[in-house]
Parts: sequence; C-alpha cells; structure tokens
Amino acid sequence: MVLDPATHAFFLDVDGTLIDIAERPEAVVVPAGLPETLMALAEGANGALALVSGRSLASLDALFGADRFAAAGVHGAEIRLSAGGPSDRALALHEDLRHALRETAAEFEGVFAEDKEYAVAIHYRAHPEVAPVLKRALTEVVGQISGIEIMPGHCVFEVRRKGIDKGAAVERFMAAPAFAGRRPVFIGDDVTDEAGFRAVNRAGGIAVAVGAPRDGAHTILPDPRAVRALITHLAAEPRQRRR
Ligand SMILES: O=P(O)(O)OC[C@H]1O[C@H](O[C@H]2O[C@H](CO)[C@@H](O)[C@H](O)[C@H]2O)[C@H](O)[C@@H](O)[C@@H]1O
Repeated sequence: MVLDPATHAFFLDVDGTLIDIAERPEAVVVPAGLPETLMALAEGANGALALVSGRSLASLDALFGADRFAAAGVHGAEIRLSAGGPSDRALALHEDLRHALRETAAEFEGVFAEDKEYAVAIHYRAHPEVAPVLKRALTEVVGQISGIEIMPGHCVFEVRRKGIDKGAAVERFMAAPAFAGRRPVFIGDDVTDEAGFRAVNRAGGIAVAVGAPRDGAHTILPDPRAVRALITHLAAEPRQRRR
C-alpha cells in the first residue's frame, strides 16, 4: 500500500479506527498529539482529509477541536467540506420516532439511546446478549415508517434515514475543490464504513479495514494504534512517497 499526501485524499473513520473503543461514547480518549498529527497530514494533503464518523459534528469537534477538520457527522447527515467552513445538515428524524426509540431503549437494562437528531444510536455494549430481542423491538418501532433503516454497528443499532451513508459523504467530498482529482483512501473498522469503501473503490481508490476483514477492503491494519502510526508516518514526510 503506497500512500502519498500529494496525490491521495484521506477519509478517516473515528471510533475503532483513529481512537480505541471504550465502554461508552463519552469515555473515549483521544491520544495526546493525535489532533495535531491529523492537522499536519491535512496540511500535507492541501486540505484533502476528512473525518467520516457516526458521531455528530459537535462530538467530533469536542474530541478533536472545533472546526479543525473537514468532517461528515452522523454518517453524512452533517457535512463540513472544509476546516473552518460552513456545515450543512439533512432533515432530522421526527421527534415522535426519536422519542419512541429512547423509550424502547429504556425498557432494556444497560441499554441506552444516543439521540443525534439525524439518527438515534441504541447502545448495548454492557449487555450484548440482548441484541436479538432489542433488534426485534426496534424493528417493531420503525417497521411501518418508510425511508428509515436500522444499521448494526459495534454493540449498537443505529436508526437513520436511508440514503444517508458514508459512501454518499465521500462522493460529496470528492466533488469539493480540496479533494477533487485525488485518489481517495478510506480507513474504517465497522459495517457502516463499507459504504465508504464502495465509494472509494468506484473512484479507483484504496479501502483499508481495521481489526478484521471487511467487504470491499483491499488490506487490513490490525488496530487503531497501527492507524495512528501510519498517520504519523504520512504527516512527518509529506513530500515523499511512502508505504
Ligand atoms: O463511525 P464511527 O466514528 O466509528 O462512529 C460509530 C459510532 O461510534 C460511537 O459508538 C461506538 O464507540 C463507542 C466508544 O468507543 C462504544 O462505546 C460503542 O459501543 C460503539 O458503538 C458513537 O457513540 C456512535 O454515535 C457512532 O455512530
């Protein structure tokens, strides 16, 4: 795998890719220096670097610094095409649906809802055994509503609008000036990243899975530590071809 900040565009998933998984969303730790290293790589790539996450833009900004990065939040429902630039947002999920999902989550011990306005993530990491029953309960809630889907993730079910995914987000970025004409690279660890993999593959790019093989990925990095080492390497030598 040869990556070059001069010619590639970088799309980076966050949880499980740049940072290690934690018991709860608010318990994650961003390693010291990681935001600065990402900024150095973004600079070396002339702005062609975006965080592409299921987290909200507000959550990404809290973790990595306000407006520092181009970013897609809530799987692309929120998009900021350039660092410091404006963001645009999709239509929020109806409050009645969000309320019903929060209520359903509350029926399960150790399960909680993360309401992101454009999607609701139902987390069950503390009780993985409830997954099948929880999935059935969520399916009953969303079953009659058109245009809504349930996406599985790491100990989470995310309810969101169909058509909003990381692949569509990558395509938005690739049409923006800083990204256009570059070869896209997507690094991610979860099933929701596979839409991003498909988008970069359509554009002749490189899909990198983290931790385990994923549909559409060309290669695997073992864990977020290896991703951070790669980012550090790329950020340190922005004008040379590198592995
Ligand atoms: O697309 P990502 O950047 O990978 O975000 C996916 C979801 O990440 C968060 O949940 C996951 O990470 C938590 C912290 O490590 C973990 O406790 C949880 O079990 C994981 O599902 C975030 O809370 C979600 O909103 C994101 O969609």
